[in-house]
Amino acid sequence: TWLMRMQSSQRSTYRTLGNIPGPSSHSWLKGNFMKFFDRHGEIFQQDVALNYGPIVRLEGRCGRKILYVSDPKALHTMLIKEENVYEATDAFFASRRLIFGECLLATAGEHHRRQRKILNPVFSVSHMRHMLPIFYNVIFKLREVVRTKVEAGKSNIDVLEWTGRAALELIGQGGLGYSFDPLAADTETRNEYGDALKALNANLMQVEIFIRYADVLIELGPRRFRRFVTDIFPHPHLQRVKDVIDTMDEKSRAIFREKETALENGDKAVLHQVGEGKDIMSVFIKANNAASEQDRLPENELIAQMSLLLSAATDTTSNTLSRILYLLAEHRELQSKLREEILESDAGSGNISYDELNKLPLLDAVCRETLRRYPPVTNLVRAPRKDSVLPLSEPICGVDGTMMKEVAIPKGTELLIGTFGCNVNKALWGEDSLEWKPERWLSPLPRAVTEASIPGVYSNLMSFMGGKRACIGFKFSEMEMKVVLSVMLSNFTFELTDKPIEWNIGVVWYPTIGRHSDLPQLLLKVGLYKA
Ligand code: HEM
Repeated sequence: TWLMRMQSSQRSTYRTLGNIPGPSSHSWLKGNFMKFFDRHGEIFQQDVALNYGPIVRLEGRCGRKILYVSDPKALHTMLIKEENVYEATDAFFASRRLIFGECLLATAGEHHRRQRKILNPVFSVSHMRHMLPIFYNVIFKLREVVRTKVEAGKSNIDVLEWTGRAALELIGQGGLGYSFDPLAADTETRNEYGDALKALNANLMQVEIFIRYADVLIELGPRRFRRFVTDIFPHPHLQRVKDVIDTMDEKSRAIFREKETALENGDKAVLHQVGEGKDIMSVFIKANNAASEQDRLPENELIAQMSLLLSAATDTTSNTLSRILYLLAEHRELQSKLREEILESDAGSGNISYDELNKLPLLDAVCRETLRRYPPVTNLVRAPRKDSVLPLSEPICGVDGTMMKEVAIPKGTELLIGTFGCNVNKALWGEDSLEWKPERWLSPLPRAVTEASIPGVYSNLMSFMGGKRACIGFKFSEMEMKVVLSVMLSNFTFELTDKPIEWNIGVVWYPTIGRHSDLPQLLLKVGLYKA
């Protein structure tokens, strides 16, 4: 009877999940959830986010239910109140361990807390203030690269290529104290390492099937056997991902050795290095050496954090910057207004403090609004470690007409964090929530937004997530966007070309020319700005 009672309670929980509204599925076997992960899944993701309410049922394989959650109260429960229950899935942890090593994205609980504790101070505002001049120096070089191209009569420029080079060089110099790219005006080199990181973003979505079972695959035989099987497996995307991981690991190890030697040789050697010892990795290695025995991280974890930082800091910010420049090319009047604000404050020449730069109202509004309307990361998954209940801000109406104030979630149910759904929720942001309107940030936000307890770490938005696993680099990213926009808009103008731009879903959204190209790229017509 005990078993029967348990089975009947499970059946009733699954009935509840089935009662949650969602888009229809034509195949019990395949379900409809892979549409969410499809490169061209924008319309499906919008449909899910907007048309079924704040919690939506998707169909997984063989009738498994997957929920998309954008209700602020439910998200608050998942990310803050019961953060230890709603963890990433085992498959996610295993895949990140395979890709980067024992980094922040691969650890949980106390282990994760210890890693964050050592890393947090180097992402603080006071550390950002130190790094501002390093950022300006890099972007001034970049300005000359772009100027040389434009003066040579090349007006259609791949903006993603140089926002990518900027992001890599900034996390290189500001993050690791290492220069990847001399950013010399006469070099046309695509950076091999930058290209590898971009390839990781696009190709990871194509190996989603392996990632879903990574926790099982990682247990199959000894490491050498798994490597052998991977080497001969005829899957081009898997091979590309493997090559990128190898490159990343090699490079991170080499940089780490260099850094460590410099630190062993004393502060003078470090001061002559790129980043002058203010970079994240130098501070991090020093903090780690000074930490108590039990808080100290082993060497392989430091190297894993380097690989993660390089990957987490590049496509995210560079693709967001490209999106901003694309939107400014569409909204030319706003581009002029923003340029005026920047020129008036002298932010383009670097004569500005971190705090003043941060406070420029239109610049800030453009960054926030772009992150709100176009969150660059929309595929985030959690699963409760035990049977749980998600409370909702407002009751929802089930498929059979019953009202639900909360939803029982069986252990292990896959939950997609509704970043986009929460950011464009009409009940919070108003009927125009889908419009890109930086002006909305120039007056107080709607009370519905400020009172909803949205758990996002940044500005009532879910774009950098919330809770203990929120993005550690959001201030770094914000500063990067503001420095790049200030320098570039005071020197150049941006217009659309006649090439159609398509935005694709990857681990981070990315642009291509047309629907079918595999090359992440954003062509804009760039001209010299003359006052
Ligand atoms: C527009 C830019 C960015 C966006 C939208 C973004 C977004 C995110 C999101 C959504 C997460 C949570 C991922 C998950 O739980 O699976 C995350 C985590 C993370 N981000 Fe960012 N990020 C950005 C820029 C950066 C930068 C510039 C850095 C480093 C300098 C960075 C470093 C990290 C790290 C290390 C984590 C893992 C944190 C942890 O698990 O404790 N990110 N980011």
